[in-house]
Amino acid sequence: MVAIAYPVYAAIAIVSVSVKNEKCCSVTDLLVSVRDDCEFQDAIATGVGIIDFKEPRHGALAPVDPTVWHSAALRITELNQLNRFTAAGGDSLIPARPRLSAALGEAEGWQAVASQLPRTFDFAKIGPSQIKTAAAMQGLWESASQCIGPTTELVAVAYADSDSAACLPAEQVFQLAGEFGFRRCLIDTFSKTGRSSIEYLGYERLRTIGQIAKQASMKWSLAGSIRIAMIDSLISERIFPDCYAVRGDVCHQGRSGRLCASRLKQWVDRMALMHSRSFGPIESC
Ligand SMILES: O=C[C@H](O)COP(=O)(O)O
Repeated sequence: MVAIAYPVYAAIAIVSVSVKNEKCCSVTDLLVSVRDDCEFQDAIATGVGIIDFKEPRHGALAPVDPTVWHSAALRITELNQLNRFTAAGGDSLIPARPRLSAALGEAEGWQAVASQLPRTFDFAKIGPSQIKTAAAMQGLWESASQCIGPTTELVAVAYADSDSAACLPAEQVFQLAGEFGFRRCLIDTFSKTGRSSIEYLGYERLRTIGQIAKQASMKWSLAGSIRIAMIDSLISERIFPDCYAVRGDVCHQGRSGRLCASRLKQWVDRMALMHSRSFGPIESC
């Protein structure tokens, strides 16, 4: 993808890149989970790249009411029109169109809402709790892919606290997702006690998970009580997710509270800093 967008730059980078930063010259995305239209508008205004809809009070991947999806889809259609206007020389203050993601629930229950997901949504995800075999995991993915249709990409989910979720360990889910042909896989926590995915898995397992994703050409996202201060440790441990996915760290009073504009901005700025370092002068890579 980089080679298409930045052909000359990428060619130089291939010979210049050092082992110092395996993410050099690639972009780290930021996903923020929101629960309603008000939080959605705040996330758009702050420049979040992927906005994910879920109801944090009802579980790790609980869906919001489908009316919230429909309202977001309308707003995105408007933004698309306004962005076309900007491209034609109009108002440059119009925010960029974020990508939309929806949590559909767990392996038990997602069918109740999935068919109502607007086609405008880029991603959908389903929690694998209570899925104890590879065959059951693949069965879930097959039926979900058929249900959500071709315009929305299903993202595989692994739980760092797989014992609490009574599901397969994260490494196995990543391996299976790669074999199934997924392009993206996310790690999250099921129990939402405040203990992070890093604390559940440790750096060694996270590195292995990153390698499984890389071998399968999958992008991987790290969620599960991730705090901004953890990014530096992950980098020094040579763990480079393609996307950070957060909720609790951008809220007042935990993930069930309201989004906090200043925390959101800190995360957006942190990602922009990583991006500028990745795409800065070659010597800095
Ligand atoms: O998809 C990402 C999750 O919403 C992360 O939530 P959390 O940061 O509160 O664990």
